[in-house]
Amino acid sequence: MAHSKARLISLEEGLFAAFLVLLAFACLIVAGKTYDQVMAFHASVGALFAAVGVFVIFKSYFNDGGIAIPQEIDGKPNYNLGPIKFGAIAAMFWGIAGFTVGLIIALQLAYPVLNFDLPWTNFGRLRPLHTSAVIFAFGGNVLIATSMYVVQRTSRARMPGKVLPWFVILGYNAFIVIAGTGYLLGATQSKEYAEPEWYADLWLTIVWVAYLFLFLGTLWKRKEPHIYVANWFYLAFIVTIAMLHLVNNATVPVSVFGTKSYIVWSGVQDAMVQWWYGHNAVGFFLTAGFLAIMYYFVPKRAERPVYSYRLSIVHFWALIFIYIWAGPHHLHYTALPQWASTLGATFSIILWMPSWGGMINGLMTLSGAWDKLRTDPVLRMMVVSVAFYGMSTFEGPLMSLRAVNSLSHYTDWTIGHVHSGALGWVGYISFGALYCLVPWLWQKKGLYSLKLVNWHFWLSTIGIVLYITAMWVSGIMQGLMWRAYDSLGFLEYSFIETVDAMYPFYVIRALGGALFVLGALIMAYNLWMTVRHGEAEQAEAKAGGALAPAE
Ligand code: HEM
Ligand code: HEM
Ligand SMILES: [Cu+2]
Repeated sequence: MAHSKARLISLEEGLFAAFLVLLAFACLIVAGKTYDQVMAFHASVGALFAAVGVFVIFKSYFNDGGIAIPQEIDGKPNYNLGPIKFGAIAAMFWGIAGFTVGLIIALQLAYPVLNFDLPWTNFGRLRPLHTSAVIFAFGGNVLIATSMYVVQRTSRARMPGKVLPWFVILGYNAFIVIAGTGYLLGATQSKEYAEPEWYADLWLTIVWVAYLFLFLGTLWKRKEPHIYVANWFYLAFIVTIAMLHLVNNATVPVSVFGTKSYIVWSGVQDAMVQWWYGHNAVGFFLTAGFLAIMYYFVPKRAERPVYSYRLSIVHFWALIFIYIWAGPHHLHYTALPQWASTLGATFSIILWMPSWGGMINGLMTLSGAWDKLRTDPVLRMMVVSVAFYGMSTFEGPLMSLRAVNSLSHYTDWTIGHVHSGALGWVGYISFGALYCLVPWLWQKKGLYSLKLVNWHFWLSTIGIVLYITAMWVSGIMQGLMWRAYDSLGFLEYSFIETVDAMYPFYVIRALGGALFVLGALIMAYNLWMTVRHGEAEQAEAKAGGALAPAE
């Protein structure tokens, strides 16, 4: 390629480098002037990351001799896979970290001595570390990596930009490092699933807008006239998360030199904004994004078109219009007006329909390919995932009824519901996608071992079943014990008796969690062996084209 004309540094490279230089200086100033140790630490990390970013931009410019990257090679799109590979590895890494912290807090609930009486290791700090690690670090990397892959493939176009895709994936992971270390050091704005403080939120906003541009830019460049349905789900995920993030994190920092900030909302409005956010984080992060994965990876793996493309479109519009109203089901029996709580419950019940429509669409995609479940544990994992999706979206509407919620709220039943969605649906569809993606990205014929996938499947399935059944029993028991009265109208049990009664179930849940972690470790080994020792595939031999567009 020596004959190609060398280029000057591009506008994109120049702007990113300039931005990062300014950021590095701003971080240094904050690090120098702050009175807050956590801020000093985070500003230093920020300065370091920004400086490394500038270095990498220039290094890669000089390395490629300033030659522009071709958009196509031999008439085929030259897909950009590097950032996706990074995302896949990061997902596996954060997944194991997040599941392990989940196991630790599960053990802490059974054996409080494991809090070690240290601020950094107590349940209060490790719990948000767990939820953010599994949802945002593991789930987020899976979503960003798969979306970059799917949008390129179904558009038959390379992602725009050279720095931009790396900025998105690395910037997102930098956010995770800041968020996670912040929790351990005690920086939190105390909003569930939105704990990071104002500066981390601000950084995420920048990264997220870049992500939106990257995604839209790829669609803009597409060679395929049709926009495949998975991209619609990804887009809804990206746009809605941006909106939720901005409104729920509208805080005013006490000082730019400190971590602390105050939210502009107050009282019940704050609660409503928080659960509008929390519920739709479930709806658009844990659901819409992973449905996009379902709509690409299940047909791909089963080698069948989507059962009904029309249903997928109905599914999409119904889901996004209905989800957004159901948040008040998190605030039954509070200061929230009853009409709002009724509205939330009503929309939750209606939500059952699009949810099951989507589940049926996913499952029926296997029509004529059901036999593959016997031979392909990866497909089996994805199908079980869709079944768990069906189960948790059946349970959710039930729990949203005030009468049921009066029993389930504040109890382990909620935790069981969360993890049937989280482990069963989000976990399994992510595992399935990663098992597909890794051989594709590193151009291998297949996985190192399907037998190990089978082991992963069975160990973690037993783990999930132990987890959620233990929580159902413990949750309903807990709820019933709290509301039990004796004949004189006194409470039958003291609070500590209910805690004591939950002990065996906490041990069972921890056992289930341990099996889930073990499965993930087997998966990491399998993927590593696939990358290192898997049989190479002739380049572009499979390179599946776009999936079947409209019927
Ligand atoms: C090894 C696997 C896991 C174990 C052992 C585990 C354990 C736990 C424990 C002990 C809690 C705290 C429960 C309480 O406060 O009573 C929790 C909360 C939570 N976990 Fe996990 N977890 C695991 C995996 C996951 C995954 C994969 C996700 C999401 C994709 C997830 C999402 C959550 C969420 C959202 C909460 C907060 C629930 C709420 O506040 O209602 N967990 N987990
Ligand atoms: C039709 C679908 C669904 C409905 C109507 C629904 C409804 C509910 C309800 C009523 C609660 C309990 C609120 C409370 O008492 O505090 C809840 C909690 C929760 N659900 Fe769902 N759910 C659905 C699907 C899902 C799925 C698929 C997931 C996970 C992937 C999920 C994750 C969660 C989480 C994380 C919480 C706990 C929030 C918290 O208090 O921290 N839900 N859901
Ligand atoms: Cu909800």
